Amino acid sequence: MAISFYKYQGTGNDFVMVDNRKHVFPAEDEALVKHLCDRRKGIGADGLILLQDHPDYDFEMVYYNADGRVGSMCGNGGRCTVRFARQLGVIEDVAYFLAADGEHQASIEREQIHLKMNDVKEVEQIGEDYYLNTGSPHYVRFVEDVQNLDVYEEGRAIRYNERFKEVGTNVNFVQRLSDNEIFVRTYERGVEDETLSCGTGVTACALVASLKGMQSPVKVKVLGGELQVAFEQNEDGSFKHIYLVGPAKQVFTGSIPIQ
Ligand SMILES: N[C@@H](CCC[C@H](N)C(=O)O)C(=O)O
Repeated sequence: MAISFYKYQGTGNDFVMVDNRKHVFPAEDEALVKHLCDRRKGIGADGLILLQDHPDYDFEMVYYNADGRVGSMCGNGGRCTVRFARQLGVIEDVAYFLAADGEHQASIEREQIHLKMNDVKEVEQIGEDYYLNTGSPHYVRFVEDVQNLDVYEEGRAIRYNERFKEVGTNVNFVQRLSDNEIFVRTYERGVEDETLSCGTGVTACALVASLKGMQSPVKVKVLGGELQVAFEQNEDGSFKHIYLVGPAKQVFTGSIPIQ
């Protein structure tokens, strides 16, 4: 048996996408997801996404990390799924879909996809660092020189520390570039390595940047390109109307045999 797949990327965060409206993908097969995401023995990706029918939404996005486990929300993957849905003819230029963290709306404006993220109620301060959930859990640390940082080693040290080792966390290192721009590098849980971009991570970093005086929208450079995050802050410190804006592209399509 073979599975038809599509490969997408959003600022270098790459995904195997499967049109699962007819339930072609074997349910909860962790080993298969891990195999398909393997960069040497499979297709290669940071994650795998199933686009599925849902009675109350345009579609449902089911996201798996590259290690085969069901993930939480994925911001880059969300934008890629919206582009995929458009290319399949499931939506026009506006989408209303369900993901692991609840409902999302999105609109396609040429190259850019505007994805509404869920409200963020709480930002915890841990020493000089921050921890928040933007659909996925994120640890945020501001540094002076993010380019020369060993993101793998320093990210792993936080991801596997006593507090996070059970559930895990994504770890973001942020450098302020100007009054409205930051540079972010992320160690991603489930990939267990640095990726070229993490959308929920970029969102978390922009919100933390605003706590340090930056105004919305915040421009974000990542290794794989550029994103923008717009938001509003409530008087109680929580955040609403959060939008992650950036590109999402199809890279290639194919078919892969599975047993
Ligand atoms: N790459 C994603 C985030 C993926 C989730 C993460 N690996 C986790 O397990 O929390 C993004 O673009 O947001």
